[in-house]
Amino acid sequence: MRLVIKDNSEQAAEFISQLIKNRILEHQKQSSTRKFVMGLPTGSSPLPIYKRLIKMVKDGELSFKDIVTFNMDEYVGLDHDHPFSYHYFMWENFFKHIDIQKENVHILDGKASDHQLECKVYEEKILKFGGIDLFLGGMGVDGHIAFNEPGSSLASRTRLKTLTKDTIIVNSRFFENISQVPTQALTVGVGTVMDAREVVLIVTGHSKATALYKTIEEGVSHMWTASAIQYHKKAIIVCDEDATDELKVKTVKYFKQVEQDNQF
Ligand SMILES: N[C@@H]1[C@@H](O)[C@H](O)[C@@H](COP(=O)(O)O)O[C@@H]1O
Repeated sequence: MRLVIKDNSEQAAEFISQLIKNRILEHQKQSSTRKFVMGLPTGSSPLPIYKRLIKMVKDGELSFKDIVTFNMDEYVGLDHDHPFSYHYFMWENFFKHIDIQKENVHILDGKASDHQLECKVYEEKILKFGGIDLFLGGMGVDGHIAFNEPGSSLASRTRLKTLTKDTIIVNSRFFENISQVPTQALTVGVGTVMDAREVVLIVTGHSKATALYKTIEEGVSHMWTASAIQYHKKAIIVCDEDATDELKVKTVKYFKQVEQDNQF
């Protein structure tokens, strides 16, 4: 696993947006008939990445015309145009500003009458597109990835999850009051993320320091589901200095040295 430590969240976002651009351009150069498939997160951490990708598209450096996306999760019970739904978040903050084709955007339907079927079909669609090339993710303060709350199976697939009290409290900042926060979500599983060819996580801010420490310096645990990426063949965590607050000094020094030795 690579740990890339940047001075601040903007630099972390810059690193990831360049990496995404490079991966897309490399894929296009290979003139593969298969479309590049991305997994995408919501949350505040990826916003500066989306801002940069939008600029790249506007500047003609990048196109999403042939890119397929699958979002990580969606709240149960919210309409697509509900201002707190992840559908709304993604269209407002990213999709409506780029040249992506609507039919290439996939987001779980939190209003589906049959959750199990919705999740099964989602997994099938990912397979139909040849799997996910790059799964971009964030991390919850409790180390969750997507909405895989502590205690989730590390082999889990897309399914319905009940949110923890911690997540409801943390995510209530996006709602007018805590009673509006849905208590359940549809989410890709840890196994779904792990199947991606590459996983890139953005982890910024002091509030993520314990989660980052558990993910990197402690063992793989279903209580910190992001720690499953220790088993991934090609995973990169990009963080800022604040998120390293709970890491050992020698861990930070080591990963910085690794990046210095491998300037690529
Ligand atoms: N389901 C999302 C996660 O995918 C996201 O990683 C997390 C962190 O969000 P933020 O980046 O705002 O801290 O929030 C939610 O719980």
